[in-house]
Amino acid sequence: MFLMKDIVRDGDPVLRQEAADVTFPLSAEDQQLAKDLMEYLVVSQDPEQCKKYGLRAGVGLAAPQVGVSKKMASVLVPAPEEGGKSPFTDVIINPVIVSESVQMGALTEGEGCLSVDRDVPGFVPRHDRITLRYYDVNGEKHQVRLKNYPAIVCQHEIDHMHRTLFYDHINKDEPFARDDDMVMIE
Ligand SMILES: Cc1nc(NNC(=O)[C@H](CC2CCCC2)CN(O)CO)c(F)c(N2CCN3CCOC[C@@H]3C2)n1
Ligand code: NI
Repeated sequence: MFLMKDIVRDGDPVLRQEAADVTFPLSAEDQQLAKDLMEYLVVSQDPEQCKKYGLRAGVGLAAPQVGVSKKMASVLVPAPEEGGKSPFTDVIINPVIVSESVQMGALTEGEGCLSVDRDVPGFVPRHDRITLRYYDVNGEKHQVRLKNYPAIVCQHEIDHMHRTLFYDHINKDEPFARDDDMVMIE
């Protein structure tokens, strides 16, 4: 199981590397990595377990953040309300954004990152809607249309595979600048 000590922090070159494609069928090592990446999210989203293991809660975790420069990330977007269905939960492998809306969206709270131990205030403009193509751990190909929160999370994770961190997108001069048709996501 990953703990905070396993999470690579900003400044480590692995976070600024282009990650490698994952090959199928998954090696035993990659299968374990996928399990561990998802387990981190599940544990961190349980308040009791999160506290017990001293984790920072997460809704996504990319392989480069645990020092593995591969195109794999777990995403666990919580159900909007108790007992509801998660809008998107999977381990995305070799993800490609095949199309993206002109309209931008951003989390009203800004973003953070388990690999960045500081607050970086500001809106992180991303595409509000994307069509995402990826493979799951079984090598099955998926093509999904995501919007708002799940779309934001996936873009944050895919950034980690392409040497990008969330604050790279924040407007330096005006961190809270927003164009009038940007969707603000709670
Ligand atoms: C938005 C949010 N970001 C949390 N952390 N940051 C992360 O997930 C980073 C990735 C996210 C940052 C913005 C987009 C993607 C991790 N990253 O660096 C991976 O690359 C949260 F923890 C969180 N939630 C809300 C839902 N809650 C359900 C119950 O459990 C607690 C949980 C807390 N929402
Ligand atoms: Ni991150």
